[in-house]
Amino acid sequence: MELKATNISFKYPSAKKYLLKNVSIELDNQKVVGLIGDSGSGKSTLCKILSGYVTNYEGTVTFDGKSLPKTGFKPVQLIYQHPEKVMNPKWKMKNILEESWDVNDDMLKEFGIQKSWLTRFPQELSGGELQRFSVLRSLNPNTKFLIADEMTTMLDAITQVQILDSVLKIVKERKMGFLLVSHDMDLVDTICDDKIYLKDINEI
Ligand SMILES: Nc1ncnc2c1ncn2[C@@H]1O[C@H](COP(=O)(O)OP(=O)(O)OP(=O)(O)O)[C@@H](O)[C@H]1O
Repeated sequence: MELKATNISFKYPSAKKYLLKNVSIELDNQKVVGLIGDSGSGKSTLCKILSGYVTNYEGTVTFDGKSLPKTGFKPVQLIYQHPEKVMNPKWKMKNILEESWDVNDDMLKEFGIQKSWLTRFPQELSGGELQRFSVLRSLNPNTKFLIADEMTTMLDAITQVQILDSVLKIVKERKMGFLLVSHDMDLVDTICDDKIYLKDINEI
C-alpha cells in the first residue's frame, strides 16, 4: 500500500508566501522512512496533509490509489507533536482512547499506561503520559499507515526508546507504513530504511 503525494503546494491563509511548493513523495508500507528538515520548513504541515487533517492544498494525496476519506476513520493516522492540542479537555482519558478503539490491558502495559490515568482529564497528565495515550490511540487495528511527528520529544531518553520499540514492533507485525519526523539524526539513521529531506522553500 502506497501513500503518495504529488505536486503538493500549500500556503497558510494568514501567510504571504507558500510554505510548500510542488512537493512529491512516495511512501510504501515496507519501509520506515525518516522525514527531516530545518525547523519551520513545513514537516508538520506536510504530515497533516498526508494524514488528511489539512485539506486546502494544491496537488493530490492518495493512499492505496484512492483519495483519503473525508469523513470517518482515517487509515493514515498522525501522532501529533503536541498531543494536548488535539485532546478534548472535557473528556477523560478512557473516553479519549475508546473513541479510537477498545484497547486491552496488554497494550496499556506495553505503552506503560497506568490504569489510574484512565479516569483523569488530559490536563491532569504530564506531557509524556499524554503522549503514550496519543501513540496508543493512533494504533487502531484499522490503521494502515502511521506518521509520527516528533512523537518522542516529550519523553525522557529511556522512555523514548521503549515507546519507539513498541511502535516499531507493531508497525512490523501489522505491516504498516511508518513515517517518522525527527530532528534526531542518530535516531533516524538507526531505525529508518530511507530518509527524506524537506528543503526550506526559502533556500530554493
Ligand atoms: N496554523 C498555522 N497558521 C499559520 N502559519 C502556520 C500555522 N502552522 C504552522 N505555521 C507556520 O508554518 C511554518 C512551518 O511550520 P511546521 O510546523 O509545518 O514546520 P516544521 O518543519 O514541522 O517545524 P519544527 O521542526 O520546528 O517542528 C512555520 O513558519 C509556522 O510558523
